[in-house]
Amino acid sequence: MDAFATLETTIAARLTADPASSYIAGLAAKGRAKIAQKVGEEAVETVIAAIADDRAGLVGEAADLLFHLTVLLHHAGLTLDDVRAELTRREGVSGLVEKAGRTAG
Ligand SMILES: N=c1c2ncn([C@@H]3O[C@H](COP(=O)(O)OP(=O)(O)OP(=O)(O)O)[C@@H](O)[C@H]3O)c2ncn1[C@@H]1O[C@H](COP(=O)(O)O)[C@@H](O)[C@H]1O
Repeated sequence: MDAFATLETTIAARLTADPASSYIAGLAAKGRAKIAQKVGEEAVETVIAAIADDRAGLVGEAADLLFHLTVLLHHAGLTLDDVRAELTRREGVSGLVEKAGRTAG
């Protein structure tokens, strides 16, 4: 199982766990707005690391961002598969646009 799959299994199990038992459970108990706020904070920290050309910092902040974003998706009843499906749909759309461009040209 890759790290994202393992993380999603953990998140699903912890969302409804005792808030005192884990970071995810504690965050989930604070509600969707608090999770969304954490996503915003981690996004800003990611941007700062990128602009500072701090490669190690960028990896760390990106991990924090993706972690909190995945918690937010699950709290909303969604998973990374929903995001994957949307990205795949867009690939299909841009493939069709490319094909139409070739046909027209
Ligand atoms: N990947 C992560 C992960 N990334 C970041 N974090 C936590 O996210 C928090 C972000 O740090 P901040 O300083 O911004 O936040 P804070 O001061 O702790 O919290 P706030 O008061 O700001 O809300 C830290 O407490 C980190 O420990 C994570 N916590 C958990 N995981 C994964 O989730 C699993 C389950 O964790 P628990 O829910 O704690 O069992 C772990 O084994 C990990 O695999």
